[in-house]
Amino acid sequence: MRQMTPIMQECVGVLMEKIAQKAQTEEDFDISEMYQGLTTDVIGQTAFGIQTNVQQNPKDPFLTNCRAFFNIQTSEFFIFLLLCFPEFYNILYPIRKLVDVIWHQIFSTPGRSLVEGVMKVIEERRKNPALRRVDLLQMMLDARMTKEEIQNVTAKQLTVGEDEPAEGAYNGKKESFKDDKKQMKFITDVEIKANCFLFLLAGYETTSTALAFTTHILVNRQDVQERIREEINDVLGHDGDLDYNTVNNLRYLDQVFSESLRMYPPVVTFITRAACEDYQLGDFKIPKGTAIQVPVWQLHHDPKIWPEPYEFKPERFLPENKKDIHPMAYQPFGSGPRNCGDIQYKVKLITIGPVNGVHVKVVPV
Ligand code: HEM
Repeated sequence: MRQMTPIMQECVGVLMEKIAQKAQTEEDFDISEMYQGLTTDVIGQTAFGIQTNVQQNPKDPFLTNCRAFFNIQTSEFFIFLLLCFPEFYNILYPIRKLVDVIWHQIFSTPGRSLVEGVMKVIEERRKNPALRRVDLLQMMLDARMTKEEIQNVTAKQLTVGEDEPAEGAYNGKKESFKDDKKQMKFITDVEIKANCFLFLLAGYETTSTALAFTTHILVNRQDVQERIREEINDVLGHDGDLDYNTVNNLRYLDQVFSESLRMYPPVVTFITRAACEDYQLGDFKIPKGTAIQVPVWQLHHDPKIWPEPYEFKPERFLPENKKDIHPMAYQPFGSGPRNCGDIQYKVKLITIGPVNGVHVKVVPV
């Protein structure tokens, strides 16, 4: 991910230029939309391998197709039904698939255009090694594992993050992973395509929302903004540049982001699991197979866990306080083996953005 920093920095550079232009002309603008442009460019360029230009060109075909593709999704309604009535999965899932297929046959060319676009890039890169680039798509194209390597992958290695898995918690998962992977030695084209869409779906709105809320906090907290600015100037004075490594020295900014993600977690309904066995949780019996949704907002605003939960207090994430936070009490990126992969990448992405952003002073109007 470190190698992809230049792509991200270039995209952030475009954003900064646009903000500077708007500031000069004193024109009103919606920062949230600008962040969406930023994250679409980053994901388009790193995951789809396409030279997008969404930030400069609001009619960029990648953006138009993405918007059209997401707008015509019929899935949300069915996902909602499936979450509420998992016992009807066997009936609801095929209906949802059928409706999706018919809907897309009638209305959708955007989805197809995106798929065709990514297939074209895959084909060209395979034919011409000179077109190799350091991005997520290339990593997927290159991904290969021998049977032996697959056998030795542990559930622990699949778990990104600092929280330790509970003892014995993933035994079932580990076995099924091994079984699944025995037949799969490399990522197939279908899986590459599916992953591209997953990155788009999972990355574009979440990251831009996190950036927008953090900006909202900074606008209202000039003192916080000033402290971040001082920290950045210190790091710039010492290290000369902000990159994947030096950004780690921005400790206060890191605390500000962590607190922003606590107060305004961008994902509040999609951390879901199914109980793999009967479980007694205090007075509650959770039967095997129960669908469970983690109440992220409630967890992040529970006064028993976070005193004065509606107050912005980045010091909650000072190292001496952070060590006492229960890993399950703070879940902006989920938890366990299906958490948001490579947290570092996301944190760097959202950090590098406003890091440059605080060169611009944002004030309330
Ligand atoms: C601030 C930004 C982001 C937040 C808050 C966030 C949050 C989350 C959450 C809560 C989950 C569900 C985890 C779970 O069930 O335990 C998730 C999953 C995921 N996220 Fe993110 N995400 C962010 C950015 C991104 C980006 C930039 C990408 C990729 C480009 C991404 C890719 C994924 C993927 C692929 C999954 C599914 C993982 C799996 O099911 O194994 N996310 N994310």
